[in-house]
Amino acid sequence: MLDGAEVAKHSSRKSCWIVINSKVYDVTSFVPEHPGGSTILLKQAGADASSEYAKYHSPDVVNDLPEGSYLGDIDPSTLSALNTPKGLSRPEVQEATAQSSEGQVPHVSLCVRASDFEAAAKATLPNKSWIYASSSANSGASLQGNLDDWSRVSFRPRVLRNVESVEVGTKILGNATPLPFYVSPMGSMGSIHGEGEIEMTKAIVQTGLHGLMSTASTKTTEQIMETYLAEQERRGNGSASKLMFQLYIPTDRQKAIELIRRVKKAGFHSLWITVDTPVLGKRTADRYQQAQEALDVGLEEEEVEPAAELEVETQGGEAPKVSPKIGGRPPPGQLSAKTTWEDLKWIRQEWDRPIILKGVQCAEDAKLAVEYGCQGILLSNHGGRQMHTAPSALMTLCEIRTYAPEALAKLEVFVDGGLRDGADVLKALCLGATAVGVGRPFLYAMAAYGAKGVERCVDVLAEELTTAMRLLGITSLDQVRPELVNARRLLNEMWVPEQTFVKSRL
Ligand code: HEM
Ligand SMILES: Cc1cc2nc3c(=O)[nH]c(=O)nc-3n(C[C@H](O)[C@H](O)[C@H](O)COP(=O)(O)O)c2cc1C
Repeated sequence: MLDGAEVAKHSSRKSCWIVINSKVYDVTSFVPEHPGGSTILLKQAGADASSEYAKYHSPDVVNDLPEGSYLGDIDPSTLSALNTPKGLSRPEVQEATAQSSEGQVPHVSLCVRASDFEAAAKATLPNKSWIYASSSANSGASLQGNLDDWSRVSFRPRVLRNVESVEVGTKILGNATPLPFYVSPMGSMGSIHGEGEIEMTKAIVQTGLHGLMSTASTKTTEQIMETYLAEQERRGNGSASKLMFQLYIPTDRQKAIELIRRVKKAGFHSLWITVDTPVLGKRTADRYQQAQEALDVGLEEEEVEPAAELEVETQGGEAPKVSPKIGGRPPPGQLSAKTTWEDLKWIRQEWDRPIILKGVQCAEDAKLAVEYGCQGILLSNHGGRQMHTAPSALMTLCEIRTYAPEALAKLEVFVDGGLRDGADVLKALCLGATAVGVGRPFLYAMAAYGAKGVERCVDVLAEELTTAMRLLGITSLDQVRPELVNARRLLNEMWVPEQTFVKSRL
């Protein structure tokens, strides 16, 4: 047992101990490596970091610390001798990071469009959590492109058809779903809602939608599945929803295999491997926030030496010696910059259920997904959080329709990014998509109103979808077809092989 007073002495960059869930860890060597930045750890030096940690990580993430980091358990009678996390004693800092200044949360009935949940979340969330959820890469161009491109496809409605009753159900990977959209995976939900993934899982079962759970969840795989099963049972196992798992492939092969086995044992239905994240994108708003937070508590982040950035390339993705905060490099242990198509072979040996690649952004990779025996691809730029000026999912869908149409026949093709109107779902379906993933609107709805908010957001999107089907002149999703939309504006901007000097695999 370690004494709180002893732990409190280790409160600097030179020697940094923290307490997580009653266990004491020496994180000195890990501080400059921490992908969430060193400040957040240094603020907790010599203190109990459990509640802050729970906002971002599941209980088992501490196991990724270097061997020997665990020093022992804290003597519970000495907890009061621990340090107070830095910054918390200063009321102005607390205020700045605790609550945004946007004001009152509107009544949920005032959320009549999916985008209305954004303002509600901003009014609810601590500023730091708001930044985490809303931020995007670099200038924000990818995020904006996602939002804009939905409006750049228009409908070609057919009139004078009997559209009195419409059927919006379809299938995703062979499983019935009441609506052609699902909940996208989002990490660190604990920073958005006290019960994070638990609340989202309840909403998923309640609405009958399928939902993806992130590797970077703040609850363990098993906790999430237990919630799902309990909620299903409570509802007489009548919900169509299935839980699917989003995989960030851990760097360490053995750890990756163990994770996949756990996910399989827990009973997740399919594996959605995120392939657009060899390194984390540059999340600009997070960077400003981290820098400001560091300055506020007098813990200036160390400068990044240019050589350190170079090392990322020369070492083929190994973490550089000097940490450039979050972004631009593979977080040790969690993401691998070395993963290739060949890795799908050993993953396939471990996983005999559907595999979907999340983050495909061009026709060549859609073709490769077919070659490598995947069941589906998710056209996505990670909600604009990874590549700067990445193509929107709709743009990639048009490209695949044009240059790799066989992929559309052989794979289930999903799209996500910027969907804020149920009517727009129809456009993706007309162009050949199976279903659409929805991220931030559900996260924002949960932030402001919990599971009830997510249900409301689903209702909002469903109402727009059914209305649009009637106005388009169709009564079931079997009737979607390309002639019902005009995608000319996207096609005009589409990449064309002859215009480039690239000898591609197409
Ligand atoms: C001590 C063991 C810890 C390990 C092994 C660890 C590991 C990681 C990793 C791998 C990431 C990047 C991937 C991700 O977003 O999940 C990350 C991000 C982050 N971590 Fe930690 N962490 C630890 C402790 C903490 C603690 C104590 C806190 C809070 C006090 C914290 C706060 C954060 C934050 C805010 C991010 C950024 C999340 C984002 O923007 O995506 N971490 N950490
Ligand atoms: C706060 C947040 C966290 C996310 N975390 C993950 C993640 O852990 N894994 C992943 O594959 N995608 C993650 N994404 C990307 C989403 O799965 C999805 O691709 C994106 O949010 C869709 O765009 P939208 O938010 O505009 O709907 C995250 C997105 C957000 C907004």
